[in-house]
Amino acid sequence: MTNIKFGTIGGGVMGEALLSRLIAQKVYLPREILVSEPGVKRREFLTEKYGIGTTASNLEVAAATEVLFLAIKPQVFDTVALELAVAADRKQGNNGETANSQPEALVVSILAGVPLSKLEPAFPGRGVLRVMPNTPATVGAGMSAIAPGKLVQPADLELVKRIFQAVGEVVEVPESMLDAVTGLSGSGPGYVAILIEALTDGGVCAGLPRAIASQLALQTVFGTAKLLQETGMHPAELKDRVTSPGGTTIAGIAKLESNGFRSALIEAVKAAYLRSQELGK
Ligand SMILES: NC(=O)C1=CN([C@@H]2O[C@H](COP(=O)(O)OP(=O)(O)OC[C@H]3O[C@@H](n4cnc5c(N)ncnc54)[C@H](OP(=O)(O)O)[C@@H]3O)[C@@H](O)[C@H]2O)C=CC1
Ligand SMILES: O=C(O)[C@@H]1CCC=N1
Repeated sequence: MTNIKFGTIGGGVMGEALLSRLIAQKVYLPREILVSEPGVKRREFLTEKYGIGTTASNLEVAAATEVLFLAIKPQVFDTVALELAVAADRKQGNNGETANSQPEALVVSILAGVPLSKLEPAFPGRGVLRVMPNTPATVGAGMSAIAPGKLVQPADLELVKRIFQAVGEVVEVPESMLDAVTGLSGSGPGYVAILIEALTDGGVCAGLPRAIASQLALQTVFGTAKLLQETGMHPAELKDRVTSPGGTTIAGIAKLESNGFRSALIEAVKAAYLRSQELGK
């Protein structure tokens, strides 16, 4: 009997973000985690850092685990699905069992774009969920949106919600919203990181040492998000409160507006949403 509860195909950035937090939160023991990765150096790194099992074989993970996570790039999905299907056919020919994983194993895909209409046929008869998490999951401040497929039972959905609640907030959405979710919260940490970097550069430009500018930028973004989250205040109200008549903030905001700051962010989310749609084709 296997004791693998969290098997992941692809142990890159997001796979590691999830498993590191799930181990830290004691949702899974390291020995309950198995990750397949093509790179030997990457496998050694993951095993040494987290004490988890690693393998070069996707089939080994798929056959061993209770919950199968897909954390490969969308562009690799067809290859991996074919690999699992060929192995399943071969095993079915041999002894009539389903080979591409434990028969009841749930499949959780975090792939951008790839729709349930492609995922479900790759795992016939099995519950498949799509989840779009984000990298702040690493520190328990993630945002994950879950869209369950047709065969997912209520208890399975609860299980997957509990897993992602251990790495941050969770919202359930219809699959039709997942590309938009990807454009906003999936890709969002990239936009916010650039915002923080640019604010820091602005501070340096105005004469601050970089270390101090960096601390100010980071805490200002963090504090503003915390203030809005804890009070429920509308962002426009906070902006109005900071903006003294004829003062500094409105001078800064006027520059942001004349440089298209808002529309740049709106366009960024829209471009990422459209790219997510493309990746699913
Ligand atoms: N990064 C993020 O912020 C988020 C990513 N996602 C989704 O997560 C998925 C993974 O993204 P991310 O972690 O950033 O990407 P990474 O490239 O960091 O991770 C993917 C991993 O899969 C490995 N891999 C490549 N081919 C195979 C294969 N045939 N079998 C098994 N493993 C393979 C890669 O190895 P190698 O590098 O050697 O090719 C790599 O380590 C994507 O589908 C993405 O859409 C979702 C939400 C947020
Ligand atoms: O850039 C990407 O495609 C992935 C999906 C969301 C965040 N990173």
